[in-house]
This record gives sequence, C-alpha cells and structure tokens, in this order.
Amino acid sequence: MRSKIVAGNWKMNKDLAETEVLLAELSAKLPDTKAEVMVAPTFVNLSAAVDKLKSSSIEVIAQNMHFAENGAYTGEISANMLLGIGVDTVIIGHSERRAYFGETDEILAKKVVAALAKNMRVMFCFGEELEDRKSGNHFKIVESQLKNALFSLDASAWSKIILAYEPVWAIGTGETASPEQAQEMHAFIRKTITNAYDTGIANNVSILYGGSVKPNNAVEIFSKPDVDGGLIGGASLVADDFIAIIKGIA
Ligand SMILES: O=C(CO)COP(=O)(O)O
Repeated sequence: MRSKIVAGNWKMNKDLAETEVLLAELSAKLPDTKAEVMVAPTFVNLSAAVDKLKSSSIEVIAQNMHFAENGAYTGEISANMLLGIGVDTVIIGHSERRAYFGETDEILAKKVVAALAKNMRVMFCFGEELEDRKSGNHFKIVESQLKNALFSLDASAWSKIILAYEPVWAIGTGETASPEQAQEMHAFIRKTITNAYDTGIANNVSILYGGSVKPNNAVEIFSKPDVDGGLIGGASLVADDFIAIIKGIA
C-alpha cells in the first residue's frame, strides 16, 4: 500500500544556524503521525541536518542532483555524494529547476535513471503552467511530462518513485488548486500510470500535491482519496505551520 508523505522543500532558504533552529523545533514538536516526514534543506546544510536528525524519524532529502557519476560539472552534486552523507531520496524535476535552470524532460529522465541506478528514491515533480490550465491543456501536459521522464522505466523501478504534482500557477502564489482540482488531476495521473503499466503500480505510488499548501487548507486537500500528502514550500519554513500541516494527514 502506498504511504502518506509530508515533505518540506526549503528551496534556497535557511543558513546553517537557521537550519539548526528549525530542525530542533521540528524534532521537538513532531506529532505522532502515520505520514513519512521529510525535509529538503539546501545542499550545504544537508550533512548538518542528517546529523541533527540522527535520532528523529524525519528524513533528510535533497532538492536536486546531477545525472553524471562525477566529473567536470562545476557546482553540481552527484548521487554518490548524497549517499555518502546518508541522503538517499532526491527531488527531481521541480518547476523552478525546469524554469530557471533549463532542465528539460530529457535531462530529468537522465537524472531519474541515475538516481535509481544508485537505488535512491526519487520524488519526481511535474505540473502545468497557468496558460495550460486556462487552455484546458493541463492533462495533456502532465501526461507528457510523466511519459517523457518516467514511462521508459522498468515496472520494478516504480517502488522507488514518489510523485509530486505541483501546478506551477499554485507555487508560492497563495493560490491553491482546489481539493477537487487536485483530486481530479491525481486520479488522472493514476489512470495514466495504469495505462502505461498496470493498476498495481498506479495504486501503490504515492502522489503528493504541492502549491500553497497551508495549515488552513491541508486537511481538505489531504482528505481526497488520490492525494497521499504534500510537498510544502513556504509553510515548511515555519515549524508550527509545517507541524500543523503534518497533523492534517488523517
Ligand atoms: O514548490 C513547492 C514545493 O516544492 C510549493 O511551494 P509553496 O508551498 O511555497 O507554494
């Protein structure tokens, strides 16, 4: 059965001192939950975060990685480097990586393959832009993002995949997809995976929703049957808000 997950994507926020404060607060306040709880600090603070959360159930994950094993890629980070510090889950395909760093479906497919080759777990992000939603193209866009980056994988790889549907128009805008819009898309994603693979794989993959999830809308979004949790940006930077969102998982 698929798991419930609440993950905080800290993006380019929190220096070392701030990271330690937030992690201490999160560990102290973490409620009893059936959700897997994850945080993704910036690369430079990953080691410290792993160390700080040694005796906590909160998992430290990475925001990105390069597809090459190693080599002349100034400023980049490899799967082995993450594994070497105890990080074995990585976010791939965030819309900010696509928009600001030119990450195409083709590059993302390579990253997914590279992470899986090292037995890492991949949290794959995708989602449509506002104009796609307005023109009614959102289902087609999402289907092509999934197909281009994931549907060449062997069926066996899917036990290592977590999906995060993040409509670009809802990220950091305060505008959230309605619970009905999220459910409709998540159900479509499961149907698309069923068509490409089978129902077993579709039903076992966790599909998170991301985009302006806050304490006041989390419960309703998470109550939808095909929404298995959330990938949280802004609200994950405030301990009480992130904890309140975690409590929104039934
Ligand atoms: O991009 C996101 C998580 O990856 C969502 O960000 P916000 O929750 O700030 O909208």
